[in-house]
Amino acid sequence: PPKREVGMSKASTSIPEFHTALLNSKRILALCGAGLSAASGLDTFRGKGGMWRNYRATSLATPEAFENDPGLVWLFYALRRHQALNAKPNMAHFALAELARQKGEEGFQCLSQNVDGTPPTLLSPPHTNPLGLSQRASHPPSQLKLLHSTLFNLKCFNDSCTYLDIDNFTDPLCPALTITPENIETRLAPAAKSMHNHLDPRRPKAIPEDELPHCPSCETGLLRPGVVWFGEALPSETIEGIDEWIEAGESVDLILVIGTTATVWPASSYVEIARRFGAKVAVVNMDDGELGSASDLREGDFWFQGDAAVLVPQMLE
Ligand SMILES: CC(C)NC(=O)[C@H](Cc1c[nH]c2ccccc12)NC(=O)[C@H](CCCC/N=C(/NCCC(=O)O)S[C@H]1O[C@H](COP(=O)(O)OP(=O)(O)OC[C@H]2O[C@@H](n3cnc4c(N)ncnc43)[C@H](O)[C@@H]2O)[C@@H](O)[C@H]1O)NC(=O)OCc1ccccc1
Ligand SMILES: [Zn+2]
Repeated sequence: PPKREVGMSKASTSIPEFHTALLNSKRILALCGAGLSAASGLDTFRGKGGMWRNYRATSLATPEAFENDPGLVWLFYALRRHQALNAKPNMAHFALAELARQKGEEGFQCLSQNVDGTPPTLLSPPHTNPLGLSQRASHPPSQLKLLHSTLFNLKCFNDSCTYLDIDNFTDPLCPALTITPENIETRLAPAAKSMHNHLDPRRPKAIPEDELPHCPSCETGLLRPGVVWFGEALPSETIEGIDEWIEAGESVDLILVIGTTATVWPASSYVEIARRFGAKVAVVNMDDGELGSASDLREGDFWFQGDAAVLVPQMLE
């Protein structure tokens, strides 16, 4: 069977060989990125047309950016909430949910970097509660670790205030955050494009603060998206849960690295951690450009180039 030169590695590209490895794997991890939801119509970050291309997101996804222009940051996240709420799960999400059910809590954990709640689950229509993509098909929540939390949690920007609003799917959150082409074209795009001076306090604010959602608890603080911004710690209970699962089993047999450039830390460190616990690495990605911590593939590893929504179901069937 064909061997693929990936970073001096001898990774297999054979699905039948992967099926054998999957059958022999008792403990499996998946590390997922934006590419998993690309087929659901959600922009990736760095890919073609990726968010990072239009909006220097690493400078929108920071407490400093929110401090400086909360309206601009809120427009960016309101747009992504709107898109995620209107997105449909794809076949890769269903396949991962099925693997989770088959392997059970001890056998499979999905580590998602996506804040739109992917991998999805399927709730039988006409279920109207638009839970995140991941929660829409009984993907056992105990087997889903949202490393960077979710767009659908809101919290208070006041450090001293512990207000937290879980699973808030209201869209729009307030009139000023109504996602319309005009609102994006007139307020978000221009400001986000000229990011070179976005921290310049003289630059006009995208939205007056009194039009933004405020904290119902302390009443002074602005509400902010409950996602993990750059420079912020990942949710400790989530990280502890993953480390306990990894240590509890002495070994990890396989890690699926799906649709990610694996360049954001500490999320990307799980590839190396899984390797240390004996795991084979199976990478699924549309292109072999930037594979970050998953780029040094070796004998026994797997590389599948293409759309996750097509390849993951084939790999897990
Ligand atoms: C840029 C990077 C180098 N910087 C970091 O990693 C930083 C700094 C840092 C920390 N440690 C380090 C060590 C070394 C270097 C840097 C650091 N990390 C942090 O700041 C972290 C927090 C990082 C989390 C940031 N938040 C996100 N998201 C939420 C917000 C939001 O989303 O707005 S990160 C965000 O970007 C990342 C994007 O990556 P991907 O999902 O992989 O998306 P991308 O577009 O890049 O790639 C898509 C891939 O899919 C492929 N694809 C496309 N279509 C398809 C398709 N159809 N099928 C298959 N594949 C496909 C493409 O080819 C491509 O390969 C994800 O993690 C995503 O969640 N916090 C922290 O360290 O805090 C400290 C601390 C510790 C304790 C106490 C206090 C503080
Ligand atoms: Zn508050």
